[in-house]
Amino acid sequence: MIVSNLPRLQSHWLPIVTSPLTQFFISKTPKKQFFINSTLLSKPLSTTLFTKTPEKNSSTLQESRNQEKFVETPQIELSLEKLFLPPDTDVSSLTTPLSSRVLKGSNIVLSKYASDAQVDCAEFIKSSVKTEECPTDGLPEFALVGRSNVGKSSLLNSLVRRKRLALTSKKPGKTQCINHFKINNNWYLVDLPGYGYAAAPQELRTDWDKFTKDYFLNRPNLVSVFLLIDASIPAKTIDLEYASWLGRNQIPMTLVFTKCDKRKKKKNGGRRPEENIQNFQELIREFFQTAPPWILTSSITNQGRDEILLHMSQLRNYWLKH
Ligand SMILES: Nc1nc2c(ncn2[C@@H]2O[C@H](COP(=O)(O)OP(=O)(O)OP(=O)(O)O)[C@@H](O)[C@H]2O)c(=O)[nH]1
Ligand SMILES: [Mg+2]
Repeated sequence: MIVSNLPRLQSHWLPIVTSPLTQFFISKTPKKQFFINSTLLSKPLSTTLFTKTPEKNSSTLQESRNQEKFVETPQIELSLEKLFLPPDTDVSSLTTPLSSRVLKGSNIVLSKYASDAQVDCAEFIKSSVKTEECPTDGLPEFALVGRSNVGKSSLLNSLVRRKRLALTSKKPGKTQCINHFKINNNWYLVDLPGYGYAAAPQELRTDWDKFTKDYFLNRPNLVSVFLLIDASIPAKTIDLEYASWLGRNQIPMTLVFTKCDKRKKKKNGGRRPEENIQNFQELIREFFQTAPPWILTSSITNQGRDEILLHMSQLRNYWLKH
């Protein structure tokens, strides 16, 4: 891979993978405990993951309104090493406590680069089957990737507050191309075909690998990949492999846990979403040196929507300025 093709912010915050999935040998540093809302400590993480997110009916996301989210930050006990500090975030110089800057339902600290997070307009631009066919205007973009049926197109619709901008389906394999959607005329959301669709013919699966991986490796304006993981089912090896592949290839990644609204035990192989999420994090920890950013979402309740947009805005603004 050509290093100069990578987004410039990567060296500051990239999760580093040190080994393939099968070999785990991270030496862990002693835990430095950090408490969110330090007056109310020690509630286990699992009890706070699903604190109800109030539905917002306005599409405006002013910086002043962002404070609203912090007031409701649940009492989560997290070690500093598990937080994601965006590039250029000097913890010692923050004017507000670090604890009040963690986005709800995530490990993501909000930086000074977070602004312009609202979506005013969104339009489909084009479908491409090769990286070379993708738009050439160089605007920053974020790619949604994950297993077939994990909810990529639904999340895109939730982010832009449209029901059918990206086409969704109960049947896996709906999205087949690299689909570019322009947001506010100045950045892109990219909907990708899913991987791991067992019923797809082998040649199609190989093609997926070829053309999406080529896109990840050769798209200089790709600010970050958002890897979607279904929180309603136990961790899948293929998802761990993709997280590992992205890390090994130094492609910036945010983990997005989807379908957090699905609570029925019997449908989840006996596990609740919070258990699946914690389990996935444990497995991820084995091969990442620093915690990748993660966030909980539901396209049904729109949980995590505003938070993802804020996170995207801080990554985008940093990328534009460096
Ligand atoms: N309960 C629940 N269902 C969801 C959520 N997100 C998506 N779904 C459902 O999951 C199914 C697949 O959603 P899509 O958005 O088409 O999934 P996709 O990842 O784009 O799938 P492919 O294009 O086939 O790769 C649809 O039936 C959605 O309604 C969610 O957050 N909660
Ligand atoms: Mg899709």
